[in-house]
Amino acid sequence: MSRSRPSARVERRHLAGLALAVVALAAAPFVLTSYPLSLLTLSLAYGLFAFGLDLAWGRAGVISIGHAAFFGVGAYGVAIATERGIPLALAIPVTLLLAGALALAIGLAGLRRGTSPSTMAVLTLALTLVAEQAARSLLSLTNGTNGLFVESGGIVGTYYRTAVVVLVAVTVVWVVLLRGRFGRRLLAVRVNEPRSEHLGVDPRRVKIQAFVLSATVAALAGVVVAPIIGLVSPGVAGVVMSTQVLVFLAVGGRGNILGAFLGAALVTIGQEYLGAAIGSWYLFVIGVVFVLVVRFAPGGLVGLVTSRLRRPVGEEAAQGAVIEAPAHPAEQPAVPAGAADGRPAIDVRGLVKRFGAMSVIRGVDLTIERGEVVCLIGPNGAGKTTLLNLIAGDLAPTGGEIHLNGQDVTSWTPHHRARLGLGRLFQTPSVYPELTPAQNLALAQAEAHHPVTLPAELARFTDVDDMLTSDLSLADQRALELALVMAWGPEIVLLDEPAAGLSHEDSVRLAETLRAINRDLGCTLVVVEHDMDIVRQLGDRVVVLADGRVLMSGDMDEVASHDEVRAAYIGAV
Ligand SMILES: Nc1ncnc2c1ncn2[C@@H]1O[C@H](COP(=O)(O)OP(=O)(O)OP(=O)(O)O)[C@@H](O)[C@H]1O
Repeated sequence: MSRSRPSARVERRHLAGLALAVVALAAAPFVLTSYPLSLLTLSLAYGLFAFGLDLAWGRAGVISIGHAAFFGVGAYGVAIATERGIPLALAIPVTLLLAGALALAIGLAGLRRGTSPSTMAVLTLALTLVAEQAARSLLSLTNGTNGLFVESGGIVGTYYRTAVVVLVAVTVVWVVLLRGRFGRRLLAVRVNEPRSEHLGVDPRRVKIQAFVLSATVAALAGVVVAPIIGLVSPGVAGVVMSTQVLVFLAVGGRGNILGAFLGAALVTIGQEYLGAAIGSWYLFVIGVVFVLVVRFAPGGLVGLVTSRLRRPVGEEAAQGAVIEAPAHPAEQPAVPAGAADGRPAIDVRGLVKRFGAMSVIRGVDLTIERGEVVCLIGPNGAGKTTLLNLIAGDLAPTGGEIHLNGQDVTSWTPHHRARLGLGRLFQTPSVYPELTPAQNLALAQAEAHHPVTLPAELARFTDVDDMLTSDLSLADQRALELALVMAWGPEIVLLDEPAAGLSHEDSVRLAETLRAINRDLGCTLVVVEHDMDIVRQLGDRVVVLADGRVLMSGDMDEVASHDEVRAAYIGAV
């Protein structure tokens, strides 16, 4: 079943593509006359700009509709330095740092937890408007609307070579980053942010890093473009340029280097030739092309071509990231570290959750010892999922405290809680659907809290890399979700109706696997479950939740014979 891993194939293909592109670029000055070569030079600079935007939009899903502000910082940096005789060796790093710092400030403000994705769109739009206006108004620095001239002699030789060298250097740095932890996390967050967060990855941090990198590359493109265009004027940082780069990327295709450069080259060269023929109607043509691409080819031209070619599974989503499990998984200790110190795994005190006027959790006190298997039962709407969400950090409580392993985590984010060893399974399996099962496991293992040897029932996914996870049956997706959470090595696992939708045989097998996980790996399990056969098979202790309160706690027989439970839960027990 297992051939070479998709990520390894992607890597080989990328290296071959890179080598081919370098040869083609090296040959260009010998086969092209000066005008096409200068157009190619401009296309490379714009392609670099589009690639910069792709790092935010295509790779991290962070939309920026004002990226020309960063491009403008680069272009004006070179223009002002040239005007004032400041050495470029000093001006360029300062310019890139400035763009990075600006992006960091925008990212910190716009990617705060709980803010909507449109916040970044609004902030970046404001930034490009301010940048363009600043370039118009700061006459002593920018020469206003007249702009600044940059020495552009020798464009055909010098600037083409400069553009190619910068381009190759950026690509090499990018490939190195993509092969490492950053590339893997970027992929994980893009494909399934909540799952990644529950594997301890901080999505906000990853997105801010991508945005800063993206702005720095855009500024570098501005540095490269300044001598090519010769005149740096306010439009270079403005809203039209910001829109143009969005068009480059939409036309070429997001999520791969080729798309950015192809889009930039097609639009730039088209503008040059078509613009000469039809004048400003060219903008109308661009607008129509943009709408058509967004409507009929959301993956751009590269996406259109690759969707027609049958590509090995997992490659599209992996986008060159190397997803491999660590080579030397250590054995999981039978009892997790720190288990003997006597602190409960979970300690919830006076927990309250209200949604508006509706009280869903009304003062829950619950202590779960390490190594326990606790089944949480109760009628529909009792607040079981809400309680798991509160413990996992997916919801903030209205009142009360939550302690994990003795630590007060009430105000902690899900990824901070995950790092204490808290694993989470959802009612609908939360996996990486665009990746293969083997890649899913490898992603989890690479983030491992404790490296684990998986039970055979779960280890069967390790070699499944010839199909996408989205093609697995529901039972297998549930098993894979459990496998990936367990491969990550949690100490405490919250499971929300893990047997829902499974056949009786699959449910019994699941209960046996959970028992084995508890026995062999020492994991504490908290299981919300409606299937009373599974509850009987699983639970050391059953906790009954009704109307947002703990009604009682005990073994299954005690709970089943309790009158209040029967009243709250008629017929189910
Ligand atoms: N984000 C939310 N906003 C508003 N109300 C919510 C929200 N989440 C849950 N609720 C409400 O809280 C109540 C408890 O929901 P919850 O999903 O926790 O119950 P449950 O015990 O898990 O039920 P079930 O067994 O049906 O899954 C329900 O009335 C639900 O509509």
